[in-house]
Amino acid sequence: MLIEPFLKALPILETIEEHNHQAFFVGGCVRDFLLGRTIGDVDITTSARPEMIQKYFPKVIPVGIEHGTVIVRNEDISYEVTTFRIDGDYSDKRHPDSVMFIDKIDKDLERRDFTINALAMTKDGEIIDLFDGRGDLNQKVIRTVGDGYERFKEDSLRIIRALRFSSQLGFMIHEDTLKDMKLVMQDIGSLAVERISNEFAKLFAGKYVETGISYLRTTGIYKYLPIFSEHPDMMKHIPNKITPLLSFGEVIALFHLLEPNISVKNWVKAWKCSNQIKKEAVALIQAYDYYVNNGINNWLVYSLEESYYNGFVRIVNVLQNKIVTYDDLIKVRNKLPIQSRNELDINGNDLIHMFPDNRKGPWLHKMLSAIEKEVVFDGLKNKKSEIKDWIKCHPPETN
Ligand SMILES: Nc1ccn([C@@H]2O[C@H](COP(=O)(O)OP(=O)(O)OP(=O)(O)O)[C@@H](O)[C@H]2O)c(=O)n1
Ligand SMILES: [Mg+2]
Repeated sequence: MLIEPFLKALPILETIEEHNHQAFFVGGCVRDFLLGRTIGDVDITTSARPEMIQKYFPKVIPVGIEHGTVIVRNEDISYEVTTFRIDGDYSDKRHPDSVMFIDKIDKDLERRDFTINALAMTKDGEIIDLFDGRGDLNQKVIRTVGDGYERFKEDSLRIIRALRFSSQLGFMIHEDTLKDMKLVMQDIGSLAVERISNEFAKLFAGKYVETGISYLRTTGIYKYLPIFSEHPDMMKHIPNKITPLLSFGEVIALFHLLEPNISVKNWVKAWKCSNQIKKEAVALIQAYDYYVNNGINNWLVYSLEESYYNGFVRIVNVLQNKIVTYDDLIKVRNKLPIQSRNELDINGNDLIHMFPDNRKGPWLHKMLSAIEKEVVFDGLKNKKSEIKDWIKCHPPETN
């Protein structure tokens, strides 16, 4: 009756039940199962207290034990197992000040953000749906559980989450929920930026990103986000036709290309991004600028890391009407005379031998770069003797 990945997680529910506690699959995994979408992480909710879970399973990581959450590792998969709870205030806007563990699932489902996320499932596949989440899944509606104002006051990240679910699922946001989002949206300013960027990245990666962006625009929520709060015009630049961007580096590259006055450095600082995201954004922007002037050629494909090809293609397709594909790039890459500088048939030592009177200095690097470019563009054969002949005609500027 159950399908993977629930089947793999079944022993966890069974073990908890053998100890006379209740346990259910809960949240996004149940929602995605009912929608026939790919199921991400399987989360579990239980009446057992975290200390008990630690006793029942050999590998437990106490990630948020004070909030009732531990991770149970089973066959190399991590499961978040959270004790039924109700939350106190969220004065730090990140975690509830206090949580109270409870024995029944009802109130635990009641504290959750949206009806479509307040669904649970037993080990026999029976769905527990106290707020007509299934009705909302059928009608494609995002609606808060109970009073929206309260739900958003408890955690204003839920406002961004509503946008991201509309973008991932293509759902409408219920008009009452939308009203409550607008009432609370100024609270977004006090959220931890990392939490916002996580949801914002998912918004841009959603299959129905245009729906999510349209809500972002019409509600004015963007005015409470880093960068947008100081540059609200930014929003006007986003093209009406936009396709999903799968990483935050792509999102930053897009915004910088739309509004070059805001540097990548600013974006990365304001959104607290990792160096990896920064590196990706910079590489994509360089490649895009080069592409606009030169089109796809050997040098573009050679200079861009292959892992960024898909991101590059997505950026080009959003900003230009031309369709460029990953295969277009790979075809060029496969015909390149060299794939990296290490493959050059000449190196720094060879150059020093050729010009023993030159001191080591920037000329070496310049020379190697020039040779690399000649070889990549196919004008020069990657053969030491031929490269040496070319150097004789293009001697280094001495320093
Ligand atoms: N601010 C939040 C975050 C989460 N939740 C609840 O916790 C569950 C798990 O949260 P999370 O994994 O962040 O979201 P999912 O709905 O599981 O979405 P995804 O598939 O992207 O993980 C949600 O379904 C929801 O019931 C909530 O009520 N309020
Ligand atoms: Mg989840």
